[in-house]
Amino acid sequence: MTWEGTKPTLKSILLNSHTDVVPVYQEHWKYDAFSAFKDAEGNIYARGTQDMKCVTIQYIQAIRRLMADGWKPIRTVHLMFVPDEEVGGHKGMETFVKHPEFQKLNIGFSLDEGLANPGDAFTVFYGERNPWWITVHCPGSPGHGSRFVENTAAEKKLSNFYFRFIQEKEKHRLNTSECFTLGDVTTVNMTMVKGGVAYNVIPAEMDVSFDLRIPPTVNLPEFEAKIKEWCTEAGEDVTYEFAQKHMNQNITSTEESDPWWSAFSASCKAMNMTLEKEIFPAATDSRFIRAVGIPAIGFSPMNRTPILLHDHNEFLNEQVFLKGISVYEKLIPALVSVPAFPDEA
Ligand SMILES: CSCC[C@H](NC(C)=O)C(=O)O
Ligand SMILES: [Zn+2]
Ligand SMILES: [Zn+2]
Repeated sequence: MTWEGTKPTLKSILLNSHTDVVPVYQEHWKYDAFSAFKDAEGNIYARGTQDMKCVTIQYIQAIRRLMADGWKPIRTVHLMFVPDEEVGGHKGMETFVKHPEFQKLNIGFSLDEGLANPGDAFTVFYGERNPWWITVHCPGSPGHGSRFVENTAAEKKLSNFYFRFIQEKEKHRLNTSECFTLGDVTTVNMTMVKGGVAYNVIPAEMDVSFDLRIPPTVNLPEFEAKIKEWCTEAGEDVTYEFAQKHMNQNITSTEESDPWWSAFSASCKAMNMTLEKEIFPAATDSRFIRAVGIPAIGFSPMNRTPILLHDHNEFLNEQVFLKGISVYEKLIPALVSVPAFPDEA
């Protein structure tokens, strides 16, 4: 959806949101996860309340109010509703940013989802860790489960590799002077193991999959070289493949001299909002937007709210939700009023 500005040749503002949600384990929910039940405290329970139906609706409602007031934007505003964010964005934003239709939108600055903040402050994300999803194939000698078999897939290869990977976890660096939040450190989790058919049959191959999240400060080619080395160490025939390999490490400027950030932060300051700047610990569609050189801020106006995205009993309080509409009602005009840059004249 496009709301054309009075100066449509200037770079536009993108308000992005994804339409998909993750599945639920209904048996762990207090209420029907798709009924949007509101309890006596005004907490609205439903999958997507935080991630990210709230933001989608807040964008739309804020624009409705601005239109009803007769206000006109200088820069054009685009609302984008994209699919597949939760499964990697390959057929969603990753594809769309390469499309001429995207380039024609002439976007100068983008907003997309962030995370709730349990305290009084609001968190804003200016970059993201790189998601790497890797499956390692470990072939080995098969045989009867009762025998001494050398070089089995699980024992030598998979376990060797697993320990190498797990060593990269950086929990010890979290909350130190150099690393303040999860977004600043590397995490590694083994998330899938496949192989084997019976207790007494040694499998000829086992696969192990890892979810790695790597902060933008890490040298990615060097990191991959290490993975290659661990594979070789585990056995000549041990190979790996990526299901997700984001290589771009662009971050968005949060210098006060940056016109977009200055408009964003000044508007929040005027609303007495305290901002906490962080690297997003997981991945959003903003990574594809930053990768094509467009500044993007991840921001969901949810303070005093536990982080419950993808969790059981995801909820958002109606007061926080309604306040978020007013936040965008100020934020959108501030961003579309960023004066023309010299190259836009
Ligand atoms: C790597 S693509 C999947 C995207 C998903 N995003 C979130 C916010 O959970 C994730 O980080 O796992
Ligand atoms: Zn999301
Ligand atoms: Zn999500």
